[in-house]
Amino acid sequence: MRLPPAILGNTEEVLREVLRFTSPADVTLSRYFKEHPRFGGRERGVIAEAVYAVLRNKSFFTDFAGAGNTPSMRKLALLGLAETVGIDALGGLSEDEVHFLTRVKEVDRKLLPAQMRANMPGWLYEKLVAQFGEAEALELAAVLNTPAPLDLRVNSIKANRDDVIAELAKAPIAAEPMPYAPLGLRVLKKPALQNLPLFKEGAIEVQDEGSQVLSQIVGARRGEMVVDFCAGAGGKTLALGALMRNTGRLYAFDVSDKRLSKLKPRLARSGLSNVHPVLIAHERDAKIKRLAGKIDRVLVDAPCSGLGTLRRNPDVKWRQKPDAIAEMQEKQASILDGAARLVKNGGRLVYATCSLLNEENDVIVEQFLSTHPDFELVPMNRVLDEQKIPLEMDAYLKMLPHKHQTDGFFAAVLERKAKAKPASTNEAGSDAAGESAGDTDE
Ligand SMILES: C[S@@+](CC[C@H](N)C(=O)[O-])C[C@H]1O[C@@H](n2cnc3c(N)ncnc32)[C@H](O)[C@@H]1O
Repeated sequence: MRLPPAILGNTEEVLREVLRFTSPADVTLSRYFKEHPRFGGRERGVIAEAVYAVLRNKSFFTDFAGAGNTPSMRKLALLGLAETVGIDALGGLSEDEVHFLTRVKEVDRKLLPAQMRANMPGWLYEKLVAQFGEAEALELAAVLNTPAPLDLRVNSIKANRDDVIAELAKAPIAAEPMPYAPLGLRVLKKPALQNLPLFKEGAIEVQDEGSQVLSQIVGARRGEMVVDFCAGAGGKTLALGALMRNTGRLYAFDVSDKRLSKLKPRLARSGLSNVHPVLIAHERDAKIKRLAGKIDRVLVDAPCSGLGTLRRNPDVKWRQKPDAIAEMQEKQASILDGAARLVKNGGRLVYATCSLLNEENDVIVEQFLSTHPDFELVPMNRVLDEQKIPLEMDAYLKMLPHKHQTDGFFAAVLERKAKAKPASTNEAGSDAAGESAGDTDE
């Protein structure tokens, strides 16, 4: 079916805003759709997908859409739309435009220069080549430039995987169990889920398989004291709370009130009552000190470049800058150091990011271990064995889009040596088990 010709003008208009990179692409798109309420679901989908196609293929498209830094926005919009709906679905094109799109379509992309094929800024491409070698960097880039599938996590407090598959089939929505996440399902198309009873009643949550595996390797158990130090809107918090079978105490810390407030409706749906959201000012907040040396498992899902999530957020590669990554490293080291104080003797600290870059991952962990002799690395193959996850890893968890069909995730498990004296017994203060930390901001 042909699209109304006006779609092209609207795509061009919102693309101009998105490519200023003043805010994330999804934020710009939702603001645009709010300002243009006449669009139906299908039109919104077409415009958004065209914008994402331009972000994914920006180097290649820009080269064809005009000289240097001033590509024709109309040509970019045309390329984005042709990439997602095909040339034949576009109405009202001039002969020249059809000719232009046909010419671009006929380009054999395998013959393009490597960085243009990778469709990423030079600094990022160079880092990936240095880490993976050129052939693998190109393979990785190709997968990062495709849309992510839709993954679900079954909330084991409310349902089991087989029942959810059967219930989804009635919708009808086809879903398959995923290989690594024991509660994971991959949905074969991308239906809207918000109105399904399964979703409203909290039996399912949308969560990438890599993120589910990461929650699992924290190894949180019934009755434990657990802290999700950078909980955000709680994707991993909810998974941890369910793994703890809704027992024990799970603190969800974050410095962002806005993000924590998004956790609250999800918590209500989930049926979990063991989660205690706590707004902290920074990683050395007094509320944290009260829990020092008392926590069994601490997850630090650190703020990072987000480069592992390019399948979902293709604008990140154009918005991110090498200087920002250096700043991020300082923050990551400082958060990990702050969070480490919480871990009790024999307890575990899990450092995780959704970055692909060694400098935000291995380097941070190695620095930490060199300055914290009371912690040792638990090799990831051992952790994966403990959790019965069929993945081959060495020291660290490295989920990679081109190998595991997940977002890019990194994790390291660090254990506080059982005999070591807690670093900061004095900081624990008199507040037994820090109960008040959870109560302060709830
Ligand atoms: C990668 S996101 C967390 C995503 C979340 N764990 C999830 O699964 O949905 C990183 C989070 O760290 C938070 N953050 C940044 N600085 C922090 C700090 N100093 N202490 C705790 N959290 C912090 C950010 O607000 C952000 O929500």
